[in-house]
Formats: sequence, C-alpha cells, structure tokens
Amino acid sequence: MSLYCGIACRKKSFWCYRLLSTYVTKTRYLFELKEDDDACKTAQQTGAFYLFHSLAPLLQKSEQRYQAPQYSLLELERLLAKFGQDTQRIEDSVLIGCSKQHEAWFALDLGLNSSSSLNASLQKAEMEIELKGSFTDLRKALFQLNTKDASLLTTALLRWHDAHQFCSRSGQPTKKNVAGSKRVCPSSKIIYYPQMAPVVITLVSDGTRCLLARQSSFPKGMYSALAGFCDIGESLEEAVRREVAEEVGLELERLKYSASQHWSFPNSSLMIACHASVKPGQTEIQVNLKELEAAGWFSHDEVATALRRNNPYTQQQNGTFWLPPKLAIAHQLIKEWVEKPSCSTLPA
Ligand SMILES: NC(=O)c1ccc[n+]([C@@H]2O[C@H](COP(=O)([O-])OP(=O)(O)OC[C@H]3O[C@@H](n4cnc5c(N)ncnc54)[C@H](O)[C@@H]3O)[C@@H](O)[C@H]2O)c1
Ligand SMILES: [Mg+2]
Repeated sequence: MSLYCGIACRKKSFWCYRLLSTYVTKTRYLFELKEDDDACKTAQQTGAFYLFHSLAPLLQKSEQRYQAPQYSLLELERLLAKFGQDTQRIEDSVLIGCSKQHEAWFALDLGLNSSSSLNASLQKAEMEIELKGSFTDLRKALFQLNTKDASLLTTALLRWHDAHQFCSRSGQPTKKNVAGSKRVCPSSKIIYYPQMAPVVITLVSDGTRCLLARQSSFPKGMYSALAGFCDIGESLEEAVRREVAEEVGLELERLKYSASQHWSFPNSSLMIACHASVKPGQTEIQVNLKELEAAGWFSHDEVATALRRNNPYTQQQNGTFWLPPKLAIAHQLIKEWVEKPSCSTLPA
C-alpha cells in the first residue's frame, strides 16, 4: 500500500505511516483507489460488494431488523455465473467507501442495462430468491436501516453513471474509471465528474412559531421546512432569501447555517440547512400555489408533539400532520428548533 504522510514528508516509510490517524489513512487510501485503476482492481479482489436492482438496494431481514448484505468478489462471480452472466458486469461497480482495515466497498446494480456487458438486466424475482432478500425501494430502505448502512446505500453515483454513458460533445460512449469517480470520452477527451445540485432548506421562525409547508407531491399529511434549488450565480444566502420570498412571500431578517446532507432524491443534491427569522409583525404568509399546496405557522407545542409521535407509516389516518423522518435533514432542523427555539434569532 503506498501511503505517504503529507506534503512535507513524501517518504513511504512505516514511521511516516504511523503518524497518520486511522481517518487520514482511510481517506488517502480511498483517494488512491479513485486515482489508480490498478490499485482499485486489486482492492476489488478483497473488497465487499453491495447489490442493487434498478437502484433498489438488496436488504435481508432478520429478527425485525434489516441489513444490507455484503458479497465478496468470488461470491459475486459465482452468482453471475449461476445466472448465465459474464463477470464483465462487475466493471460497472462503483467505489462507495472502505472499512478502517481498508476493505474497499463497492456498489453494483444488477438491474440497470450494463454498459460493459452485452447482457441486459438480471431478473429481479429470481435474484431475490437466490439471495434470500428483497430489493427495496430506496426511500423505504433508508428509513429501515441504521444511519451507517443508509449512508452507504446512496444510489446517486450508480444513477449518474447510468445517465451519463455518452459524451455530450462527441456523442461517443464514455468510459468510467474503475472506482467510478469519473467518466472519460476517448474521442473528445472530456472528463465528466459526478454532479450534484445545491439545495437550500430553511426553517423560518417568528420567535415563537415555525413555518412549515407541503407540496401536493408529499405523502398525505406531511409538512416540512421550505426547500429549493440554488440558481446559477447565487450565494446560499441569496438562494435562501429568494426561495422564502418566492414560496411564502416573506422577507428574512436573520439567517444561520445549521448543517448539510447529501440527498439522493430525485437525483443527487447537497442539502444546505439554515434557520431563519422574520421581523416581528411581518409574518403574513402569501402561499405561492404554483410551488406549494399549503403553508402555515405552527406553535412550539404542536411541533414538539408531532416530533414525538412521528411515524410516517401510522400517522396518515387520523388527520394530524407529521414531519419528515429522522434521516432527513428537515427533521434535524425542526428538532434543533424545538430543543432551542432561540436558535433562529441568535447572531450567526
Ligand atoms: N432531505 C430533506 O430533509 C429534504 C426536505 C425537503 C426537500 N428536500 C429536497 O429538496 C429538493 C428541492 O426542493 P423543492 O422541490 O421544493 O425545490 P424548488 O422549490 O426549487 O422547486 C422545484 C422546481 O425547481 C426547478 N428546478 C430548478 N433547478 C432544478 C434542479 N437542479 N433539479 C430539479 N429541479 C430544479 C424545477 O422546475 C422543479 O420543479 C427536492 O428534490 C427534495 O427532495 C429534501
Ligand atoms: Mg420548494
């Protein structure tokens, strides 16, 4: 393994290596796998593969808990052989992380039409029987897994490769590197990197209440914070102010960054979450019905109660509103405000 400890000391020595923390060696190892196709191929030999079918991750259920099983390269080759597939399909896998011991983790979709193999997608039902699990809709899967497994199962990279198989300049097929961190057009030499769209999400407060809204496409009864894609040329602050003005007709007073999250739906977004406040007396909402179905101010008690009983699968019948599930950054933002309502009015 060729690891070095930094710009000041590029020696490949045990002494140098020992100076680096586990986290740093892990990130350097992943960097190496993204840059070096041979190193990544070698890593596949001892690596672990997570399986997907048309972007739905394979989950197995044991004792009321769901887990995403891992397969070795050998197991994967045997599986493909059993279904009459050539092992070239493994070239479609993408690097998604590694363990502290540098076991590399890959994601492979058996349902998408393969770019490296002539064979089309594998039969889902037959695979599920063979693998003793089920390919589960990603949204559902994310809410059934623990946070660590859920973050591994992001399908954004698989989806991006599936949708970027041709060069937009030459029209020729592009080729992914082994790790899947880029695609190159052999004809135009253009390098394509995975893209994501910045999205702002804002919980607006008037000091005692917070503003929640819903789109008609949301599950029945669910309310969330205001969200919107950033326009080209905008700063995050400008995007937050514009989205709030556009969607509910309010002008913001203070704005405070909270946290961020990668979000796989509908494609690949970087959600940037903020708390914001409006001027006292300037709280009258004018809902933009082209964007939202409804919006309103909710008291601290109402929101705290909704957080306590939050379960999307049981809340839809009795007419009460419910909030996005724990894994969504909207939930974290709302929880933060419930725990500390002054967070939106404190200086940034
Ligand atoms: N993780 C969370 O907690 C959370 C919570 C709420 C919303 N979200 C996500 O935030 C995203 C944006 O929210 P929104 O729908 O209110 O956005 P929005 O208010 O900007 O409205 C969506 C519209 O913006 C336009 N648009 C501009 N740039 C776009 C792009 N790059 N991709 C797609 N559409 C684009 C389209 O016309 C689209 O219909 C959604 O995809 C949603 O999944 C995540
Ligand atoms: Mg919006």
